Amino acid sequence: MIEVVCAIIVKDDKILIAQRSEEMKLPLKWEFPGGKLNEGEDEEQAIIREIKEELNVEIIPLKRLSSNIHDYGSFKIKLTAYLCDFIGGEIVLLEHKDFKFVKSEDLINHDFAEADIPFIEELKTLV
Ligand SMILES: Nc1nc2c([nH]c(=O)n2[C@H]2C[C@H](O)[C@@H](COP(=O)(O)OP(=O)(O)OP(=O)(O)O)O2)c(=O)[nH]1
Repeated sequence: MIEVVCAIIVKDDKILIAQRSEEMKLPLKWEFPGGKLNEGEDEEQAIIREIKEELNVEIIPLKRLSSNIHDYGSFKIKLTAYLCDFIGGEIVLLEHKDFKFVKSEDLINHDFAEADIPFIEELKTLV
């Protein structure tokens, strides 16, 4: 099973979501940015590194939210979300096709990766 961490980055009561590119697995799906844990890395180190690599910005993980296990058929992931504070930097899309900040009730209107669906309900009560 692949361990993946993703960041729920909140700014002005809106959540940052990113759209996967055509070249990535799960093309054009929306997701919370993040990625796989490297060997020897803990979840918080991984999320800080991934967000810098993908979006060029600095964040601080504040709170570990829930984990979802999802089987895509060809691979299975454990996806763990972290509520994060946006510290600084200008967003540059280094891997994704697009990004936007949306209200939690508007998440449902985006075509999210299946593993993310349980977070969408959870975030309505949190953000
Ligand atoms: N970052 C992120 N990944 C997610 C989410 N939901 C979801 O199913 N995933 C999947 C997509 C990928 O298969 C995996 C994250 O891996 P990744 O983005 O670091 O790498 P990748 O699979 O695109 O790249 P690779 O295997 O070709 O090296 O988790 C999500 O909300 N955020």
